[in-house]
Order: sequence, then structure tokens, then C-alpha cells
Amino acid sequence: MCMTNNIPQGSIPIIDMSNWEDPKVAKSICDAASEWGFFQIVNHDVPVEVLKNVKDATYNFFRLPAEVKNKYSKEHSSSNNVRFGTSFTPQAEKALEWKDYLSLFYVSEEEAFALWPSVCRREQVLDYMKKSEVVIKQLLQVLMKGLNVDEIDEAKESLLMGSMRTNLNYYPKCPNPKLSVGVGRHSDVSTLTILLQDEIGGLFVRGNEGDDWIHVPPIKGSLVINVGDALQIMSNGRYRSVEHRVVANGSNNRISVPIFVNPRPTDMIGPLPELVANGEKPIYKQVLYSDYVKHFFRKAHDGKKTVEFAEL
Ligand SMILES: O=C(O)CCC(=O)C(=O)O
Ligand SMILES: [Fe+2]
Repeated sequence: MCMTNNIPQGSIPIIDMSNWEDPKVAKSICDAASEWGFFQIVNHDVPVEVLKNVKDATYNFFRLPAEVKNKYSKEHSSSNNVRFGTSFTPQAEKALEWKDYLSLFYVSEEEAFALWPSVCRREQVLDYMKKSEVVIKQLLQVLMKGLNVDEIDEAKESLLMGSMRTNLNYYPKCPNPKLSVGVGRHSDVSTLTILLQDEIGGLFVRGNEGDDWIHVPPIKGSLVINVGDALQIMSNGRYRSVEHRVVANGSNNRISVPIFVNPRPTDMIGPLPELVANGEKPIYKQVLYSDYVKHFFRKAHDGKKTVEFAEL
């Protein structure tokens, strides 16, 4: 596919990754991360076959009878790292979100083979994660360069992408979509999120003027990338995590598969020392990442409020 890096009017940028090291492409990635917080990538290194397989894996899991899926619910799952659920934080929500999910926190291949449901073809989910890592590293390298952080050493790599969670999301057809939502307004708590969506559509992003919602159109073979709160905090606000939501759909089921690329739960996150050393005034404090995530999951989705937890 031949794409320019132009931003279509009223739409989030679409970036061709085939020459990702080209300074012009690198600039369009950094600009997209600071102006929009969201973009789509095409001609990336994740093979189409891998994307197809992970979608099949998702359908396979959600087609299972309720009693089989329930083996992975909070009450029954043998591990916190594998969790089937509905909505987001049901105990804190006034109305549930019209969504089921299977959340898979990656620890090791060995653990994934032991604990992840075999029916969802864990090899395929693992392959999607592994192949996406290449793209994640390219994006992080470019984004760090944009902050004048030229080297991503082992410690920095671990801070930026030391843990990963893949969710298989299923939004069943909703009898009265006007009365419900797929996912409420929120920003992600990740460093970056890599999202595969199917052809149905329904993801909306807060526009950079702040008062409009922009649809993220499904593009065959593309991946949607968004900045999460952790990167907003580490970049001292230069890259923005942006509110997004998913509408409920009255005619079709929809699936999506985000990979949340996160710091490790035990990491302290705050503005990167390189930025502060340059004389920049920090606008966030250092917080323990697991505390930040706990704060996010304790409440219902509430737009961009989570990040206030780290504000100075
Ligand atoms: O399904 C989507 O398109 C987005 C899902 C989402 O925002 C999330 O899981 O954080
Ligand atoms: Fe999200």
C-alpha cells in the first residue's frame, strides 16, 4: 500500500511505517503523539496472517458456552493473570458497559501455555504479541529520540515496556445501543497501546480541539496506536494520552485486541530524568506504577481524570 503521511481533515493521522527511520516519518510519529495522542500505522512489520489468527482466536473464545468462559472469571480463574469479565469495574459503575473481555497478563511463555485457555489458540495470541514487539520498539525509539533521549538502554526499555497485557474484547450486538456504551470515556494507563480492530468500527477519539469526537475508521491491515498515561507522565506532558470511547452497536458484534505496553508494576514512573536535567519543570511526581493502575481500576471510567493522581 502506498500512503503519504498527510493527515486527512478531521481524522487521526495514518502513518506508513515502511521507512520508519526516515526523519520525516519519525517527525510525523512524534507530532501525532503530541497533537492527537492517536494514530494508525500501515505497512508495519506484523504480518496480516498473524492479525487474522488473533482475530480467529478471539472469536473462538467468545463462542464458547458461558460456563466454560466462566472458568476464567474473577471468582474461578486459577490466576490473576488470566481474567474473563464483563464491563470494566462493575462494582463502581452505575451502568455496565456492553462488553466482555479476556485479559491476559504476560509473564512468560511457559506460564501462558500453562494458564491461557487453549481454545483461544494461545500460540496465535503469543505470536501477535511477539511480532508486535518489533513495531513497539521502533515506535518507542522514535518517540524517545523526539524527546532527545537517544539511547534506550536496558533499564529504560524495561521502564517503557517491561510488562504487557493483551485483552481480547468482545462487544455483542446491543438491543438498545442508545442506552448503553461499548466502553466509556477513558485514557489508557499504558505507555503505548497497540490495537487491532475488526471491520465494524465504533471507536471514537477526542479531537485535538477538545470538543469533538473523531471516528477511527477500520483500515484493513492497520494497527491503531495510542499514547497512554504512563508515557504522558514520563514525557512530562509532551506526548498526550487522549480520551476515547467505543459506542454500542445495534446491528453487529465487534471485536478488538489491544496490547497494553506498560512499565512493570514495581516501577516508579515520573518525568524522565533526561527531561528534568534539561531544565524542564516537572509537572508530575514519581508514582509507583501499581498504585497508579490500582487507582484506575478502583473507579468507573471517567475520561482523563486518572492522570490527576500523578499531578504535582
Ligand atoms: O475496542 C476498542 O476499539 C478500544 C478499547 C479500549 O479503549 C480499551 O480496551 O482500552
Ligand atoms: Fe482504551
